[in-house]
Order: sequence, then structure tokens, then C-alpha cells
Amino acid sequence: MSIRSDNSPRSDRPEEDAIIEVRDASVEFDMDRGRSRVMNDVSLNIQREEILGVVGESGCGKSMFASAMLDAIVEPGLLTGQVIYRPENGEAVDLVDLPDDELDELRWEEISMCFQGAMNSFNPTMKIGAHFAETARAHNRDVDERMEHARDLLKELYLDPERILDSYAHELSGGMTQRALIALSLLLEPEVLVMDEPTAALDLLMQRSIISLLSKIKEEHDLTVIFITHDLPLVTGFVDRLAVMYAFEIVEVGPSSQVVKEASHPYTRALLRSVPSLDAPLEEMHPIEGESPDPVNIPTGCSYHTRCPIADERCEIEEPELIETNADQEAACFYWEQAQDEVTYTLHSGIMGDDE
Ligand SMILES: Nc1ncnc2c1ncn2[C@@H]1O[C@H](COP(=O)(O)OP(=O)(O)OP(=O)(O)O)[C@@H](O)[C@H]1O
Ligand code: NI
Repeated sequence: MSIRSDNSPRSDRPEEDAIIEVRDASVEFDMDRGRSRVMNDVSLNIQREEILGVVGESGCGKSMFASAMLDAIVEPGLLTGQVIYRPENGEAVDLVDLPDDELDELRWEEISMCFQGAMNSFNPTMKIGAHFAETARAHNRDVDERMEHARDLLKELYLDPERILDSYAHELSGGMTQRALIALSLLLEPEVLVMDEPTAALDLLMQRSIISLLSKIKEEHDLTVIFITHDLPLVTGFVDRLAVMYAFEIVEVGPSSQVVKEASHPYTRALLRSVPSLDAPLEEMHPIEGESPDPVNIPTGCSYHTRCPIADERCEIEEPELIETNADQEAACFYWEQAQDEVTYTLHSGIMGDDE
């Protein structure tokens, strides 16, 4: 295994701080309609103990990115590039060419994932408790001792451990199932937790309460969290950094509050503009016009040029790289400075989270 260190994005902090380095990672599917590239040369350092939010429209590749963090792309999808995991005390490994048995060990123990749709993550014929016991057993842990830990985790998530462990998923509410899944993913005390739309099916109150629980759990367990969502305003106050995906690529990344206040990429700006305000009249809503790209037919040049109000000929031909636009902030746009003037948006209350 060779680990390259030359092409890290400029604004990222030194490599030693990164717990996961994603380098030129792509995912392809061979389909009847042609080859489909559903993640396109993504490079990003995930810093130890940060909360990284990954946002973008439905179908832009967020779940592919999440699955790549565990080399868990569904068959027959093919992941290429590098996903280097750097444990605090130990040798770095590239998950992309790690043997299956080592990968199985690393999942849950080092990098854990809550997949999209908590309900489907539990086997309907098994009680919740059996999932915890099974996970401990599969990783050769002392089951009694781990079940004790499971009870503590469930309590931390304001659940009644005995009731939850003795129930089937369908006997619980969506919020309870989701919290039980979070507890399960923390059972083996992982370093990194990847959460794919963990609050999508829940009401706003439950979404907010799960997010505040996650902040607490993150501090207590020194976790690195990758939080995937299509709901930008939900996470801006909670995540340290935001990565914005469009058409299977990261088009902007930077400190969350800075990206929200001074977005560089026209797509990020359009996304912020499209956020509905609770008190604004309907006619003031601005959904992003046009359709999100088809992975079999990605536009040439900048893939956003077909929807971008400031795109010109250059954007149709040349593909923009991520460039630094602000301290620790990068965007993939030739005309990001122009976008500041021409793609306007207003921030309304709520978008920065409750505490700002
Ligand atoms: N098994 C598969 N085979 C082929 N293409 C797939 C497969 N799963 C997903 N895709 C395609 O990959 C692209 C990225 O999908 P992905 O699930 O990562 O999007 P997403 O951003 O997570 O969307 P959502 O917000 O709806 O969850 C989409 O165009 C999707 O149609
Ligand atoms: Ni998804």
C-alpha cells in the first residue's frame, strides 16, 4: 500500500490531524444506460474530533460519500482512489485495499455507520437487544460487559434500556428507533461515527433533540462525526465544517458559520437562498431552478453550469478545481468573486442554529 501525501487540499490542516484522508475517491456503476459515475474524484481530510456536515440535493452522492468512509459501497458499485484511516496509535491503513476480514474488524470498532433509514437497519424478527448482543459477539467482545455498556448508552440517549432492548423495532417510535441505532453504532466505542440522514423521518422537535444529544455524546466519547443531510439549516449551527456536494463532487468546503455567511460557490448560495423562512410569504421562496444532473450524463466543464446564473463559455468547457476563497474555505468556481455580487441570499433567523 502506498500513501501519497502530495495533493492534499490547500486549506486542510496538516495530515497528522486528519483521522480520515479521502484522496481522489470515485464510485462507478456499470449500468445498461452506460457507466455511471456517482462520486467523482473527491478529496477531503476529515479532522480528528471534528463534526463535518455533508449537504446537497437528493441524488448528489452524499450516501456514496458516507459509504466510502467504510468502503461499504453496495455491489456492483466500484470504489477507487484512497480512503486512508489514521488511528491515533497505530499505522495508517487504506480502506480501499484492505482485506475483507480486516475491514470487518475495523467497521463498528473504529468507524461506525448509521445507514439511511433506521427502521431498515434492524431485523424485524429480532429484538433490539439481540442486535447489540450479536454485534458484540461478532467482534469477540464479552457480551455481558458490552450489554452493560449498551444500557449506559441508551440511558445517555434518554431511553429506558430494558424496554428498548426487549422490543422489536416496529414497537418503537421513529425517534426511539433512531436513538437505539445511534446507541448500537457506539457499542464498540468507535473513533468515527458516520451518520447518513439520521433525522430525516423525524419531526422537527425530535430532529433538534437528536442533534443536541449527538453534541453531548460527541464530547463525552471524543468522537469524529460525519453528518450527512439534505437539510442545510438543521445542521449549520451544529457542525464545525460544511462540505457541499453537487453532482457527485464537493463544490465547497469550509468552517460552517463562514460558509453560511459568505458562501463562495453559486450553488451553495442558491442552496442558502432556497432555505424556506418560517415567517416569509410563499412568493419569497426561491427553489433552485433546473434539474440535478443524471450520473450517466454529467454536464461538461463545471457540472453546475447548466443551472448557474453566472456561467459563461469557459464553464461549459473547463472544469474548475477547488481553490481557496477565504481562510480554510474552498470552492470550485472560476467566478466565485462575481457570485458574491450576483447570486444574493439573505440569512434568516434559525439558519445558524438556535444559539446564534
Ligand atoms: N445501486 C445503485 N446503482 C446505480 N446507481 C445508484 C445506486 N445507488 C445510488 N445510485 C445513484 O447514485 C447517485 C448518488 O446517490 P446517493 O444515494 O449517494 O445520493 P444522496 O445524495 O445520498 O441522495 P438522497 O438525499 O436522496 O439520499 C444517484 O444518482 C443514484 O441514482
Ligand atoms: Ni442518501
